[in-house]
Amino acid sequence: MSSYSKELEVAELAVQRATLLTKRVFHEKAKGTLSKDDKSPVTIGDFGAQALIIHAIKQNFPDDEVVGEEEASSLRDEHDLRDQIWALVEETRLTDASAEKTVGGPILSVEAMLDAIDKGNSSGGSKGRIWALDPIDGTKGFLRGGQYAVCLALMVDGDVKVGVLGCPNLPVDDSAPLSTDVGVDQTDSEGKGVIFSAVAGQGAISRALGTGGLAKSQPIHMKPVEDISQATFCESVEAAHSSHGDQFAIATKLGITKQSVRMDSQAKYGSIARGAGDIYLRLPVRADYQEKIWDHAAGDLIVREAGGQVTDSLGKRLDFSKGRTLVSNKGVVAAPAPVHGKVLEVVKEVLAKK
Ligand SMILES: Nc1ncnc2c1ncn2[C@@H]1O[C@H](COP(=O)(O)OS(=O)(=O)O)[C@@H](OP(=O)(O)O)[C@H]1O
Ligand SMILES: [Mg+2]
Ligand SMILES: [Mg+2]
Ligand SMILES: [Mg+2]
Repeated sequence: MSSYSKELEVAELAVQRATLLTKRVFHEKAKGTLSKDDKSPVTIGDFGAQALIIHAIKQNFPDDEVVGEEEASSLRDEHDLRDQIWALVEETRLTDASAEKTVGGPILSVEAMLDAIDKGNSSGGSKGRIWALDPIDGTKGFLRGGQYAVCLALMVDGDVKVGVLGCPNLPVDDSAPLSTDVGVDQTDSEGKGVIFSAVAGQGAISRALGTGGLAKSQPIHMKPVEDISQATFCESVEAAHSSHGDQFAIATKLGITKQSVRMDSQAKYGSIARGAGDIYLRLPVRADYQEKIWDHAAGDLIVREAGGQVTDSLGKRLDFSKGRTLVSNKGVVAAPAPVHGKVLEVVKEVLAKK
């Protein structure tokens, strides 16, 4: 029986180093932003973080595959952008030498950096060891100075075994209240930043982000919900990513009068897993959008290991074994296990009325 301790250590340190890279970009006004074919933004931070994480995975587990969000084709003839990414990648080291060695040390050339980015091209699936990587989740949040997360998960035969989220703009303190004001009290400052992680069957933990080697961790748990009407629910900032209207109707039907907490990225999964919020609702806006596995794999495991349940709006567990997307998934309903059934019942009632 494997305990995945090596995988967890490599993943946490790789996420730590990549998160530190993104923080350098976060402080800059111009973030080297490109628009992708689907019109969504990508920055030099996304590319740099993907390069560093895939480098760390391949140095430690050369046969593992990676499903990464980004690819390098647009950079091969954009020399200016490529050079900006290279400068970032070269500068970002963990301050602890042995931790830096664990993540494979520096990338040795620009070509090696571009190749690393392109190794995120696995088609995913139900066989073998495959990592799901979102180098910056919530890129729009990253650009507006709000929440974002560096997300990495290991799947074995389609099942998530290890999940890590680097959230540089969340408080270290698991009991700190969530801000309901997007952008306020969320931006990067000294003393902020947390890493959440989980291994299947071993619970979930959090620790301060730090700068070189892993800080002391503590277990995290979802908060017991005695009265659902008092629950705090989290949702996306972008109305195009989930249905604020359906989510409002569901919350209202549950008796919740408190305003939702809107935050970008898988910081939502991390926040409910540590009991800073209670419920995460992500109801689809468009029937034709397929959720990406890298947007959910780490958060799904962390919430379940903290005592939560995660399904879609039909009550099905998220299925990471179908390829790069969740194929037939219908949104996300994440809540503490004892109240998940009640929440799902109301989700179904509200959606049936549409
Ligand atoms: N139409 C649509 N529906 C659902 N989801 C979509 C959609 N378009 C994009 N995305 C993905 O949403 C990712 C960010 O999700 P968030 O929960 O952070 O959304 S939000 O930014 O707070 O609104 C975002 O991840 P990143 O690209 O890594 O930022 C996208 O993968
Ligand atoms: Mg994106
Ligand atoms: Mg994402
Ligand atoms: Mg992303």
